[in-house]
Amino acid sequence: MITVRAPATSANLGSGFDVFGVALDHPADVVSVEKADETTIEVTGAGSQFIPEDPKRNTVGAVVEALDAPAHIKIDKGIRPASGLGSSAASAAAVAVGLNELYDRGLTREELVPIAGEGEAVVSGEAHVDNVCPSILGGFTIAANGDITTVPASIPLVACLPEIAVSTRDARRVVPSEASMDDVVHTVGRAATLTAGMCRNDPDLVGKGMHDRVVTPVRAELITGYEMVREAAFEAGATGVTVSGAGPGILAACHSGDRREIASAMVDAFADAGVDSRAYQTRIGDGAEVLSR
Ligand SMILES: Nc1ncnc2c1ncn2[C@@H]1O[C@H](COP(=O)(O)OP(=O)(O)O)[C@@H](O)[C@H]1O
Ligand SMILES: N[C@@H](CCOP(=O)(O)O)C(=O)O
Repeated sequence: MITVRAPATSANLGSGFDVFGVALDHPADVVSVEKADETTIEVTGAGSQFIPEDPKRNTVGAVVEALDAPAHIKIDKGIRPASGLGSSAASAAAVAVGLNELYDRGLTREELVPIAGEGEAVVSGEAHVDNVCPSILGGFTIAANGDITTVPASIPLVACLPEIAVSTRDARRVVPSEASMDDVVHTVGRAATLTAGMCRNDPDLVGKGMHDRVVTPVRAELITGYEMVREAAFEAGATGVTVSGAGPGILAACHSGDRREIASAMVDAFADAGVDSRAYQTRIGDGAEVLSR
Protein backbone atom coordinates (compact mmCIF):
# COMPACT_ATOMS: atom_id res chain seq x y z
CA MET A 1 0.00 0.00 0.00
CA ILE A 2 1.23 3.51 -0.83
CA THR A 3 -0.04 6.66 0.86
CA VAL A 4 0.34 10.06 -0.79
CA ARG A 5 -0.47 13.59 0.41
CA ALA A 6 -1.36 16.01 -2.40
CA PRO A 7 -1.90 19.70 -1.60
CA ALA A 8 -4.72 22.09 -2.38
CA THR A 9 -3.95 24.50 -5.19
CA SER A 10 -5.11 27.87 -6.41
CA ALA A 11 -5.37 28.21 -10.17
CA ASN A 12 -5.44 31.26 -12.46
CA LEU A 13 -4.13 33.85 -9.91
CA GLY A 14 -6.22 36.37 -11.83
CA SER A 15 -4.14 37.07 -14.91
CA GLY A 16 -3.23 33.44 -15.77
CA PHE A 17 -6.56 31.80 -16.62
CA ASP A 18 -6.05 28.05 -17.24
CA VAL A 19 -2.25 28.60 -17.13
CA PHE A 20 -1.02 29.67 -13.66
CA GLY A 21 -1.29 27.65 -10.47
CA VAL A 22 0.27 27.47 -7.02
CA ALA A 23 0.48 24.62 -4.51
CA LEU A 24 -0.73 25.63 -1.05
CA ASP A 25 1.19 24.47 1.99
CA HIS A 26 -2.18 23.29 3.41
CA PRO A 27 -4.92 21.94 3.30
CA ALA A 28 -4.37 18.62 1.45
CA ASP A 29 -5.94 15.27 0.52
CA VAL A 30 -4.35 12.04 1.76
CA VAL A 31 -4.88 9.03 -0.49
CA SER A 32 -3.92 5.35 -0.10
CA VAL A 33 -3.72 2.94 -3.04
CA GLU A 34 -3.48 -0.86 -2.90
CA LYS A 35 -3.39 -3.28 -5.87
CA ALA A 36 -6.71 -4.98 -6.69
CA ASP A 37 -8.41 -6.80 -9.57
CA GLU A 38 -11.18 -4.22 -9.71
CA THR A 39 -11.13 -0.58 -8.71
CA THR A 40 -13.06 0.51 -5.62
CA ILE A 41 -13.12 3.98 -4.09
CA GLU A 42 -13.86 4.99 -0.50
CA VAL A 43 -14.13 8.69 0.39
CA THR A 44 -14.04 10.19 3.91
CA GLY A 45 -13.39 13.69 5.28
CA ALA A 46 -14.43 17.19 4.19
CA GLY A 47 -17.52 17.17 1.97
CA SER A 48 -17.21 13.42 1.33
CA GLN A 49 -21.01 13.09 1.22
CA PHE A 50 -20.97 15.10 -2.04
CA ILE A 51 -18.25 13.04 -3.74
CA PRO A 52 -19.17 9.99 -5.85
CA GLU A 53 -17.42 6.68 -5.14
CA ASP A 54 -18.22 5.39 -8.63
CA PRO A 55 -14.87 5.30 -10.56
CA LYS A 56 -16.60 6.71 -13.65
CA ARG A 57 -17.63 9.84 -11.75
CA ASN A 58 -14.70 10.34 -9.35
CA THR A 59 -11.65 12.17 -10.76
CA VAL A 60 -9.37 9.32 -9.71
CA GLY A 61 -11.19 6.79 -11.95
CA ALA A 62 -9.83 8.38 -15.13
CA VAL A 63 -6.30 8.21 -13.69
CA VAL A 64 -6.68 4.49 -12.94
CA GLU A 65 -7.75 3.94 -16.56
CA ALA A 66 -4.97 6.04 -18.06
CA LEU A 67 -2.34 4.12 -16.04
CA ASP A 68 -4.13 0.77 -16.45
CA ALA A 69 -3.66 0.29 -12.71
CA PRO A 70 -6.73 -1.06 -10.85
CA ALA A 71 -6.67 -0.45 -7.10
CA HIS A 72 -8.53 -0.10 -3.82
CA ILE A 73 -8.38 3.65 -3.29
CA LYS A 74 -9.06 5.40 0.03
CA ILE A 75 -9.40 9.17 -0.21
CA ASP A 76 -9.33 11.24 2.98
CA LYS A 77 -10.49 14.69 1.90
CA GLY A 78 -8.81 17.64 3.58
CA ILE A 79 -10.09 19.93 0.81
CA ARG A 80 -13.83 20.52 0.52
CA PRO A 81 -15.19 19.94 -3.03
CA ALA A 82 -16.43 22.81 -5.25
CA SER A 83 -14.13 25.12 -3.30
CA GLY A 84 -11.86 26.76 -5.85
CA LEU A 85 -8.93 25.14 -4.03
CA GLY A 86 -8.41 22.30 -6.49
CA SER A 87 -10.19 19.65 -4.42
CA SER A 88 -10.96 17.35 -7.35
CA ALA A 89 -7.43 17.84 -8.73
CA ALA A 90 -5.66 16.97 -5.45
CA SER A 91 -7.21 13.48 -5.34
CA ALA A 92 -6.30 12.89 -9.00
CA ALA A 93 -2.74 14.13 -8.41
CA ALA A 94 -2.27 11.91 -5.34
CA VAL A 95 -3.58 8.82 -7.13
CA ALA A 96 -1.41 9.47 -10.20
CA VAL A 97 1.72 9.67 -8.01
CA GLY A 98 0.68 6.64 -5.93
CA LEU A 99 -0.26 4.32 -8.82
CA ASN A 100 2.86 5.25 -10.78
CA GLU A 101 4.93 3.83 -7.89
CA LEU A 102 2.61 0.95 -7.01
CA TYR A 103 2.69 -0.39 -10.58
CA ASP A 104 6.28 0.71 -11.38
CA ARG A 105 5.13 2.69 -14.42
CA GLY A 106 8.32 4.76 -14.32
CA LEU A 107 6.72 8.02 -15.43
CA THR A 108 8.22 11.35 -14.40
CA ARG A 109 6.20 13.83 -12.36
CA GLU A 110 5.84 16.01 -15.49
CA GLU A 111 4.49 13.02 -17.44
CA LEU A 112 1.89 12.43 -14.73
CA VAL A 113 0.39 15.92 -15.16
CA PRO A 114 -1.72 15.23 -18.31
CA ILE A 115 -2.77 11.87 -16.84
CA ALA A 116 -4.08 13.50 -13.66
CA GLY A 117 -5.63 16.18 -15.87
CA GLU A 118 -7.91 13.53 -17.39
CA GLY A 119 -9.66 13.40 -14.03
CA GLU A 120 -10.50 17.10 -14.29
CA ALA A 121 -12.26 16.48 -17.61
CA VAL A 122 -14.63 14.12 -15.77
CA VAL A 123 -15.88 16.87 -13.45
CA SER A 124 -15.42 20.15 -15.31
CA GLY A 125 -15.83 19.05 -18.93
CA GLU A 126 -12.27 20.01 -19.93
CA ALA A 127 -8.86 18.56 -19.04
CA HIS A 128 -7.39 21.82 -17.70
CA VAL A 129 -4.13 21.02 -15.87
CA ASP A 130 -3.54 24.25 -13.94
CA ASN A 131 -4.51 22.58 -10.62
CA VAL A 132 -2.97 19.11 -11.05
CA CYS A 133 0.30 20.66 -12.22
CA PRO A 134 1.15 22.45 -8.91
CA SER A 135 -0.44 19.67 -6.85
CA ILE A 136 2.04 17.20 -8.39
CA LEU A 137 5.08 19.46 -8.86
CA GLY A 138 4.71 22.13 -6.13
CA GLY A 139 5.60 25.83 -6.25
CA PHE A 140 4.27 28.24 -8.87
CA THR A 141 3.55 26.52 -12.17
CA ILE A 142 2.93 27.74 -15.70
CA ALA A 143 1.15 25.20 -17.91
CA ALA A 144 0.93 26.43 -21.48
CA ASN A 145 0.27 24.37 -24.62
CA GLY A 146 1.63 21.17 -23.07
CA ASP A 147 4.77 22.86 -21.72
CA ILE A 148 5.30 23.14 -17.97
CA THR A 149 7.53 25.63 -16.18
CA THR A 150 7.92 25.66 -12.39
CA VAL A 151 9.22 28.35 -10.05
CA PRO A 152 9.92 27.34 -6.42
CA ALA A 153 8.43 30.53 -4.94
CA SER A 154 7.28 30.82 -1.32
CA ILE A 155 4.79 33.69 -1.26
CA PRO A 156 2.55 34.00 1.88
CA LEU A 157 -1.14 33.56 1.07
CA VAL A 158 -4.57 33.61 2.67
CA ALA A 159 -7.27 31.45 1.09
CA CYS A 160 -10.76 32.22 2.37
CA LEU A 161 -13.43 29.61 1.71
CA PRO A 162 -17.10 30.64 2.06
CA GLU A 163 -19.83 28.11 2.84
CA ILE A 164 -21.23 28.32 -0.66
CA ALA A 165 -20.53 25.93 -3.53
CA VAL A 166 -19.59 26.97 -7.07
CA SER A 167 -18.91 24.11 -9.45
CA THR A 168 -16.03 24.59 -11.87
CA ARG A 169 -18.25 23.28 -14.67
CA ASP A 170 -20.81 26.08 -14.05
CA ALA A 171 -18.14 28.76 -13.56
CA ARG A 172 -16.52 27.83 -16.90
CA ARG A 173 -19.80 28.58 -18.67
CA VAL A 174 -19.65 32.29 -17.73
CA VAL A 175 -16.11 32.83 -19.06
CA PRO A 176 -16.26 35.28 -22.00
CA SER A 177 -15.38 33.76 -25.37
CA GLU A 178 -13.60 36.91 -26.58
CA ALA A 179 -11.45 39.73 -25.21
CA SER A 180 -10.56 43.13 -26.67
CA MET A 181 -6.97 43.92 -27.68
CA ASP A 182 -6.91 46.41 -24.77
CA ASP A 183 -7.75 43.60 -22.35
CA VAL A 184 -5.19 41.27 -23.95
CA VAL A 185 -2.45 43.89 -23.49
CA HIS A 186 -3.52 44.45 -19.88
CA THR A 187 -3.53 40.70 -19.17
CA VAL A 188 -0.10 40.11 -20.71
CA GLY A 189 1.33 42.97 -18.63
CA ARG A 190 -0.14 41.64 -15.39
CA ALA A 191 0.82 38.02 -16.09
CA ALA A 192 4.41 39.05 -16.84
CA THR A 193 4.53 41.14 -13.64
CA LEU A 194 3.24 38.20 -11.60
CA THR A 195 5.79 35.83 -13.10
CA ALA A 196 8.65 38.25 -12.35
CA GLY A 197 7.30 38.55 -8.80
CA MET A 198 7.34 34.77 -8.36
CA CYS A 199 10.93 34.57 -9.65
CA ARG A 200 11.99 37.27 -7.16
CA ASN A 201 9.77 35.94 -4.35
CA ASP A 202 8.26 39.42 -4.11
CA PRO A 203 4.69 39.55 -2.69
CA ASP A 204 4.16 43.14 -3.90
CA LEU A 205 4.88 42.29 -7.55
CA VAL A 206 2.86 39.07 -7.33
CA GLY A 207 -0.10 40.96 -5.87
CA LYS A 208 0.07 43.63 -8.59
CA GLY A 209 0.16 40.92 -11.25
CA MET A 210 -3.01 39.25 -9.95
CA HIS A 211 -5.29 41.94 -11.36
CA ASP A 212 -7.52 40.70 -14.18
CA ARG A 213 -10.42 42.33 -15.97
CA VAL A 214 -11.51 39.50 -18.30
CA VAL A 215 -12.53 36.40 -16.30
CA THR A 216 -12.49 37.51 -12.65
CA PRO A 217 -15.28 40.14 -12.82
CA VAL A 218 -17.88 37.69 -14.20
CA ARG A 219 -16.87 34.97 -11.76
CA ALA A 220 -16.92 37.40 -8.80
CA GLU A 221 -20.65 37.83 -9.42
CA LEU A 222 -21.17 34.17 -8.44
CA ILE A 223 -19.66 34.82 -4.99
CA THR A 224 -21.89 36.58 -2.43
CA GLY A 225 -19.85 39.30 -0.68
CA TYR A 226 -16.87 39.17 -3.08
CA GLU A 227 -16.32 42.97 -3.33
CA MET A 228 -16.59 43.47 0.45
CA VAL A 229 -14.15 40.64 1.15
CA ARG A 230 -11.72 41.92 -1.48
CA GLU A 231 -11.75 45.45 -0.03
CA ALA A 232 -11.37 44.15 3.53
CA ALA A 233 -8.35 42.05 2.53
CA PHE A 234 -6.67 45.04 0.85
CA GLU A 235 -7.35 47.24 3.88
CA ALA A 236 -5.73 44.60 6.10
CA GLY A 237 -2.57 44.62 3.97
CA ALA A 238 -3.11 42.18 1.07
CA THR A 239 -0.92 42.94 -1.95
CA GLY A 240 -3.34 41.26 -4.38
CA VAL A 241 -6.77 39.60 -4.17
CA THR A 242 -8.60 37.46 -6.70
CA VAL A 243 -11.00 34.56 -7.15
CA SER A 244 -9.24 31.29 -6.35
CA GLY A 245 -9.66 28.95 -9.32
CA ALA A 246 -13.29 29.03 -10.39
CA GLY A 247 -14.36 30.16 -6.88
CA PRO A 248 -15.99 30.48 -4.44
CA GLY A 249 -12.66 30.60 -2.57
CA ILE A 250 -10.90 33.98 -2.55
CA LEU A 251 -7.10 34.19 -2.57
CA ALA A 252 -5.01 37.01 -1.11
CA ALA A 253 -1.23 37.38 -1.55
CA CYS A 254 0.58 39.23 1.22
CA HIS A 255 3.63 39.58 3.47
CA SER A 256 3.77 36.86 6.12
CA GLY A 257 3.23 39.19 9.11
CA ASP A 258 -0.12 40.33 7.66
CA ARG A 259 -1.74 36.92 7.20
CA ARG A 260 -3.57 36.79 10.54
CA GLU A 261 -5.18 40.20 10.15
CA ILE A 262 -6.14 39.55 6.51
CA ALA A 263 -7.67 36.18 7.41
CA SER A 264 -9.88 37.65 10.11
CA ALA A 265 -10.83 40.67 7.94
CA MET A 266 -11.96 38.33 5.13
CA VAL A 267 -13.99 36.09 7.45
CA ASP A 268 -15.62 39.16 9.07
CA ALA A 269 -16.49 40.65 5.67
CA PHE A 270 -18.10 37.40 4.55
CA ALA A 271 -20.04 37.35 7.85
CA ASP A 272 -21.27 40.90 7.15
CA ALA A 273 -22.56 39.58 3.82
CA GLY A 274 -24.38 36.78 5.67
CA VAL A 275 -21.95 34.02 4.65
CA ASP A 276 -19.98 31.72 6.98
CA SER A 277 -16.40 31.09 5.91
CA ARG A 278 -13.03 29.82 7.07
CA ALA A 279 -9.63 31.18 6.16
CA TYR A 280 -6.39 29.25 5.68
CA GLN A 281 -3.21 31.18 6.52
CA THR A 282 -0.85 29.43 4.18
CA ARG A 283 1.92 29.95 1.61
CA ILE A 284 3.11 28.45 -1.66
CA GLY A 285 4.33 24.96 -0.79
CA ASP A 286 5.58 21.63 -2.11
CA GLY A 287 3.87 19.17 -4.43
CA ALA A 288 2.58 15.66 -3.73
CA GLU A 289 4.57 13.72 -1.14
CA VAL A 290 4.71 9.96 -0.64
CA LEU A 291 4.04 9.48 3.09
CA SER A 292 4.51 5.70 3.26
CA ARG A 293 5.17 2.68 1.02
N1 LIG B 1 -11.94 12.95 -5.72
C1 LIG B 1 -12.74 14.01 -5.79
N2 LIG B 1 -12.54 15.05 -4.95
C2 LIG B 1 -13.36 16.13 -4.97
N3 LIG B 1 -14.41 16.25 -5.81
C3 LIG B 1 -14.65 15.26 -6.68
C4 LIG B 1 -13.81 14.11 -6.71
N4 LIG B 1 -14.29 13.28 -7.70
C5 LIG B 1 -15.36 13.88 -8.24
N5 LIG B 1 -15.59 15.08 -7.63
C6 LIG B 1 -16.67 16.03 -7.97
O1 LIG B 1 -16.06 17.19 -8.54
C7 LIG B 1 -16.81 18.34 -8.20
C8 LIG B 1 -15.87 19.34 -7.54
O2 LIG B 1 -14.89 19.70 -8.46
P1 LIG B 1 -14.75 21.20 -8.92
O3 LIG B 1 -16.11 21.73 -9.28
O4 LIG B 1 -13.69 21.23 -9.95
O5 LIG B 1 -14.30 21.95 -7.60
P2 LIG B 1 -12.87 22.08 -6.91
O6 LIG B 1 -12.45 23.47 -7.17
O7 LIG B 1 -13.11 21.91 -5.47
O8 LIG B 1 -12.00 21.04 -7.50
C9 LIG B 1 -17.91 17.90 -7.24
O9 LIG B 1 -19.10 17.76 -7.99
C10 LIG B 1 -17.42 16.54 -6.76
O10 LIG B 1 -18.49 15.66 -6.44
N1 LIG C 1 -8.63 27.20 -14.71
C1 LIG C 1 -9.73 26.56 -14.06
C2 LIG C 1 -9.37 26.30 -12.61
C3 LIG C 1 -10.48 25.70 -11.78
O1 LIG C 1 -10.01 25.55 -10.45
P1 LIG C 1 -10.92 24.93 -9.30
O2 LIG C 1 -10.03 24.86 -8.10
O3 LIG C 1 -12.07 25.85 -9.09
O4 LIG C 1 -11.35 23.58 -9.78
C4 LIG C 1 -10.94 27.49 -14.16
O5 LIG C 1 -10.77 28.66 -13.82
O6 LIG C 1 -12.00 27.05 -14.60
